[in-house]
Amino acid sequence: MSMTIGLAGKPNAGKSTFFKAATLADVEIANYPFTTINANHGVTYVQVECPCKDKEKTCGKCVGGIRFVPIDIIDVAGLVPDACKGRGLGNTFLDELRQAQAIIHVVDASGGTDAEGNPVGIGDHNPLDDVIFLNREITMWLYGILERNWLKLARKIQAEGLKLEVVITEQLAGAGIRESHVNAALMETGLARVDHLKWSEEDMIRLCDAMREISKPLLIAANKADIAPGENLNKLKELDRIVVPTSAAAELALKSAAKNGIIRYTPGDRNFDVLSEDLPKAQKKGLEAIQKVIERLGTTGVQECINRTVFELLDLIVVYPVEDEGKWSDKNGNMLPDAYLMKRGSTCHELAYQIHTEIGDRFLYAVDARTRLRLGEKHEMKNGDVIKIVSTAK
Ligand SMILES: Nc1nc2c(ncn2[C@@H]2O[C@H](COP(=O)(O)OP(=O)(O)OP(=O)(O)O)[C@@H](O)[C@H]2O)c(=O)[nH]1
Repeated sequence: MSMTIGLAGKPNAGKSTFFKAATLADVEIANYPFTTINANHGVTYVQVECPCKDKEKTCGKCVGGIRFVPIDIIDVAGLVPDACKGRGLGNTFLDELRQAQAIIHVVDASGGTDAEGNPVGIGDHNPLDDVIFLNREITMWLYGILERNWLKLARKIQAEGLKLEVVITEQLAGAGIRESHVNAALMETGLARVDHLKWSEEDMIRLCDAMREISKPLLIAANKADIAPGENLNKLKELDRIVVPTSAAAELALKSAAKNGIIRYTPGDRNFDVLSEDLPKAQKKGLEAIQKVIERLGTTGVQECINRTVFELLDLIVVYPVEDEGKWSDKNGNMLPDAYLMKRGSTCHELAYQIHTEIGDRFLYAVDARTRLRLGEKHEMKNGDVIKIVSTAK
């Protein structure tokens, strides 16, 4: 499954810094597919414990037992108020957003920038306003699409006996909304039980809000946490969603230093080792300041945002298809050659289809490479499973 995270946020919240930090590859993981596709499209990695830890031999694809699984990340163009009405960069923003399965909202938790990103005094702006604003913009974008032709569509559903959820899904397909999202939103809002011809504008906005929440789950990076007043961080943490304090600037500095061989640092670590002895004073001081920040925050938070988006928000698991269940390798002896991200609850048969349509069509059974047990097509895989698929495909 190809996975795309969209990074959203107002100007000056630190979105570009977060994006650069997330996509800057350290030399140690440079054998991975390269990271920057273009200015705002890149590859970042979720980190998992590599299954080769359970074998005598290391796979050569992980770094110290940590496997980096690539995912796409888009730095969604700057958002301005009323983007959904097509002002400023709004249309590009929404256009890019439709490609994302989840959103990391980079919020300036320091409160040092106003709604449009202009600098103000630290703590002068309430970051909760930015959270409400972004959600509202996305909801109103969906509403704008749904409301177009609605009267005509609503009558057509009635006259031709069409299914409500099918018509709504068709109308919103371009925004990445699927029928399951529509159905869930209809149930959640109670609108499934209300005649759609009687829906008010407010009902439709409520429906769009529910569809947004279901189809584009969102995590908050409470950025600039290094300088943010504690009160702001607390306010954000009280929200009913995942909030991770981050310092994108610290992560970028650490990753750059690691890339230049100055420090040894694995993203997400709680500390780093300085490798070079005679650093210029300013650099030494800078690194000491960063050390203090991560001591206070735990980590810089950037890697945590990515991992939690994938494993908590989207509830994905990682599975490793192999052809040799003894060596955990492909035909050429490459150990654990691939790592697939799949929805929790996915079956062996679905994995077969992910590998190749023909392997899916000609699936016979699977083998759990750890236990050597045979698994049927309906068997639901677990995170970290190493699976051999047996099929009659050539
Ligand atoms: N203190 C602190 N400053 C940060 C952090 N992240 C970013 N900044 C600073 O915030 C400013 C804005 O960062 P950008 O990454 O350019 O912000 P942006 O959201 O991409 O803004 P646009 O490119 O205008 O959309 C820069 O001066 C960064 O150095 C952080 O974690 N802590």
